[in-house]
Amino acid sequence: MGQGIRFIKMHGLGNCYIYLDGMTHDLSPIASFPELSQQVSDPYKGIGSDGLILILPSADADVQMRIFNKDGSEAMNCGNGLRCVAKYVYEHRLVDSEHFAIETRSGNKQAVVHARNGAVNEVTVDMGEPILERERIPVAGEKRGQKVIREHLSIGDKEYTFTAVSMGNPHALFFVEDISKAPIHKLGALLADKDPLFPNGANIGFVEPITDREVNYRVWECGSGITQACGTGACASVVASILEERVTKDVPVTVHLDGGDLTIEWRSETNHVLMTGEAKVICEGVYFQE
Ligand SMILES: N[C@@H](CCC[C@H](N)C(=O)O)C(=O)O
Repeated sequence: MGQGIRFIKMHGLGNCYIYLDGMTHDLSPIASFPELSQQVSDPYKGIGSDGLILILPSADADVQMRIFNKDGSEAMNCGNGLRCVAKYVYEHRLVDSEHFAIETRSGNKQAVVHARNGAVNEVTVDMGEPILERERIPVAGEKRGQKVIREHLSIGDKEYTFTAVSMGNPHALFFVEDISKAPIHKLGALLADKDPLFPNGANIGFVEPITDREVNYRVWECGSGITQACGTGACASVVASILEERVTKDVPVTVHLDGGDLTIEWRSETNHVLMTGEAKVICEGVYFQE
């Protein structure tokens, strides 16, 4: 048995990852993070998670986050991960302020922790501007530079419409009347990882608007399958709901996910999306890689 890898398991609304602290520990003996992500995510031979997140030093922010999905693919961004990274670095005094910047593959995000007696229960992250141009999301097809709103899609004898948004990572949002009847298994398995319509994959989300400030949202994530929650997806669900004129801009919108609620606001003044929600520690320990 080798030395073992120190880990902490955290979740945001049940979206759980294995976190490795590369700020105070040397991660260089780990040969492959994609492989490790697949291994630790396995609930039987590993620890059980939606993937692996590294907390690393950054050259141009206070800390850097790298995220690997369950299948080992490296993602561009992770909303629930950002809140958990923020909680970890603040509680371990790896940052010296309640406001700090976290580097991701999709740019730096500003985090604010809401702490009492040094303990963080909630975090707000400025997720930046949503990306709406077709080729930047990306979604295949013509009409470069245009938004992808209520686009038609035929699958077998069924017709669907979706709106696409990138929050640094790609999301396709399907509006439904009853979230409990959303075709999450069918469309998630078909579209998330291997459909040419989404050249970089897409997180396949379903949104049921309840009022002009409240939606239900479920997701099949690319690289991980159905998860209890997706922070970037919750942001994308609100942006898509505003684009489709189903909810109100410039006010906090409550997104109900399988694992709990997030508050999301898309502000006209800055064009930025703010996400507020919980971050929780589950356990910590040492993993022995086979
Ligand atoms: N659960 C995450 C998103 C994780 C990455 C996603 N599966 C992707 O590959 O884009 C979140 O909370 O945002």
